[in-house]
Amino acid sequence: MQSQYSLFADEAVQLVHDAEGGIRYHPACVPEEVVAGWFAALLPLVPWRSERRPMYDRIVDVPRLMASVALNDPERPACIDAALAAVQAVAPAPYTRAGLNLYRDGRDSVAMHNDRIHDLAPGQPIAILSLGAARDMLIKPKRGGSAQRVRLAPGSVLVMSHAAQRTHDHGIPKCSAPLGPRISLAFRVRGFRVPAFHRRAAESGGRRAALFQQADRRHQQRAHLRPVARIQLQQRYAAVGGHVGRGIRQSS
Ligand SMILES: O=C(O)CCC(=O)C(=O)O
Ligand SMILES: [Fe+2]
Repeated sequence: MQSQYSLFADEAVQLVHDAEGGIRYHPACVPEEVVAGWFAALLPLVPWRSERRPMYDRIVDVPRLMASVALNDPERPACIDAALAAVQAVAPAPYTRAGLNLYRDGRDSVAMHNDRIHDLAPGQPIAILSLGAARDMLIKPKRGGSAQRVRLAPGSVLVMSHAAQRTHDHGIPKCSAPLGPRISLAFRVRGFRVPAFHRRAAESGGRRAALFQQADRRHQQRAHLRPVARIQLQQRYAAVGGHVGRGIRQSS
């Protein structure tokens, strides 16, 4: 069945090429007055949370508010389903979660990063629907070279491949001009890569399957604890005058 939103889908702009669809921008997937309604509904409804992250030897506020909605949560706002339908029209995938970002004004941002892919299903896209004020996104090859700048208009969908997370960074830079708030809805397919050993164990049934489930649960727990563990690691390295990785990755 054709989605009502595919009627609005404009010509896509291909920004990055790869075997999984690269990175492409669909400028007008949902009419502006419709996304304005979704924005007004989500802003007061969503339990926005602020986060703090280690930045070298300091702990700093993440400059935006965040939330996350499971797409099978019976309590999810109705417009999440409508937004999902719009995204499915241009980037069909078995999405499981929407990550929400609220940029309160031009001072809010997200640093250049790639989305963490360890718990995203390989080969599946990440699709970002924009509501509210238009913001620029920078997309930069990891191997070096200049960044592309794309303005994410309200009602647009930016689709990034899983593969592109290994080759490119993206971010929303701060903007000095006075700007209203923006919400982005990032639809993702969570489902971590099952190591072959565990897959075989699960398929074999019985005791080995139980072991697999145990390993799966441990993985989920570790994923939950990871930010805390990382802060501790970062602090330990800071104490000896170094830092972990190259700065902080902010994502998902
Ligand atoms: O707000 C956006 O458009 C980008 C958000 C993003 O990169 C993320 O949530 O990982
Ligand atoms: Fe991201």
